[in-house]
Amino acid sequence: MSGSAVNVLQIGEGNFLRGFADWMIHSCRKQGLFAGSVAVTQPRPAGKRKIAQLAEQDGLYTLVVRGLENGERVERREMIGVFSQVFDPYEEWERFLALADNPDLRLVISNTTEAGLTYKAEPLQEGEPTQSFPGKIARLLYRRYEAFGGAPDKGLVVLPCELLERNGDTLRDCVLRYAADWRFPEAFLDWVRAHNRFLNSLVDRIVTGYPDEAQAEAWFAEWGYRDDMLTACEPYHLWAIEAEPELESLLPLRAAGLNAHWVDDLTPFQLRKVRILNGAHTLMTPLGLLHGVEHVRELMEHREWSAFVRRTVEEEIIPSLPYPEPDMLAYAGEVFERYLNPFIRHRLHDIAMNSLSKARARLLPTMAHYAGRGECVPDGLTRGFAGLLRYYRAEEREGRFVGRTLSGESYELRDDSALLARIAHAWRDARSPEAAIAALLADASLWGQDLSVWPGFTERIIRCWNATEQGGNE
Ligand SMILES: NC(=O)c1ccc[n+]([C@@H]2O[C@H](COP(=O)([O-])OP(=O)(O)OC[C@H]3O[C@@H](n4cnc5c(N)ncnc54)[C@H](O)[C@@H]3O)[C@@H](O)[C@H]2O)c1
Ligand SMILES: O=P(O)(O)OC[C@@H](O)[C@@H](O)[C@H](O)[C@H](O)CO
Repeated sequence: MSGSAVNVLQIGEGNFLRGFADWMIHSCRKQGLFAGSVAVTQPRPAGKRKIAQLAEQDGLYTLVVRGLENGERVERREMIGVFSQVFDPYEEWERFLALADNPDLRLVISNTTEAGLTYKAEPLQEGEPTQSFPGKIARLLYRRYEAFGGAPDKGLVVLPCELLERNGDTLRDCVLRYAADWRFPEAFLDWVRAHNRFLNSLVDRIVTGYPDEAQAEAWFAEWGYRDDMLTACEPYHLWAIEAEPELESLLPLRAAGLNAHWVDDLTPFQLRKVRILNGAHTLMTPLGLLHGVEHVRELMEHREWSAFVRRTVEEEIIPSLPYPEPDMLAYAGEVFERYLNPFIRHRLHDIAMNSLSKARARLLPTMAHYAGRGECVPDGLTRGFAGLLRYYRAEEREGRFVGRTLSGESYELRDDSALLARIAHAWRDARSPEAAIAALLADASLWGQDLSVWPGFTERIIRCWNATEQGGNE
């Protein structure tokens, strides 16, 4: 483990943080720009296995950065050694809270997916771990407030990486809500608001995690060691943080030559990335999987699918954005190149996880842009959404939800089980596919709104559905 003093707490043991934020801290350290180290814990009991594996490896892991950089092929292997403490907060709760007593602690970073950055009421139990991620931050901050008597200079800078709009504001609101539920003193809430920062930020890097077995084995043979925490990612990276550039003194990202931006307004970075890059992923994934395509690159090399994705982005998603079209087209061009990166294999199966909430955040706002003006949702988005509904047509089997591709192969859906159950029941109870589709589109608990009121949408979705079932286009 790193011997440096802890000044960063990381909530999240996942691939993304290891391929992004930890790599950035490593890059700063390598250049002598950052002293200190990271204490890492998992946000939910399920992360226990990876935390144990990381601890077993002394907090070290290999990152392989592969792809094209300025047209040149690069493949860089780095041993990342930023962790000085790796532990399970459910087993060592007091150790977790005690991090708050460390005066050098300055920064908290997190990635717990959109599902983790939410408020779910839970009781405060002294001596027992809090389950939720924001609840853990509330307790950590309360301990710090008490340890330092509410000193203004002991507040923390919290930098969540979850892909939610205004992630910092969301986290602060959840923390304050837990603090109020648990009747922490009003002075503490004032201290949280006045002396702690919850920064909104937008992250961008395709981190594909552990590579396929054949590639991993080839590397292990070449390197002469194995690494179960091996992570692969693309060279491209961008971190836009809504804060003043003076925070470089805390995290010298730009000084280290990283593609980081301290910005006044995050919205343009957020919208273009989530609507174009993530939106196109969510659009292509169900259709690709239903047709037996496994990877993003494979799909983008396919004549018909590639044309479908490009056309939908260029002619439907980009015109809905309030930014100059040439800038957005240039960004989309970069995104397509990243999708085609010949050196990483981005599994559609991985992107498919939680596609219901992803569609809500990444695709529906574009569709709603058209519907809100009384126009039909354009063809590409409609076809993609019909594909999503078809992909989620599942049967419940012993608590699992199983769907079938167009060629009849089965797959398991990974999403919120209550929502999956609603969908499975709608299919079971409906008299016909048309009735099931109409019921699902009208179900606001799935989409946050009733989509059946959009002009002509239900009929057009049914047409696309039938065309998909017959293996053709609408
Ligand atoms: N992988 C990428 O290319 C990439 C790029 C940009 C952003 N992201 C963000 O990362 C997330 C996926 O993370 P990853 O790629 O590291 O995957 P991962 O599966 O390796 O890690 C997911 C992390 O989230 C935690 N988590 C999952 N569900 C949770 C829940 N319900 N409550 C609390 N914690 C939970 C896990 O314990 C783990 O720490 C995405 O949702 C997105 O927000 C990923
Ligand atoms: O990471 P997810 O599962 O939320 O979304 C899947 C991809 O869209 C995503 O990982 C992108 O590759 C990433 O957001 C690029 O920065």
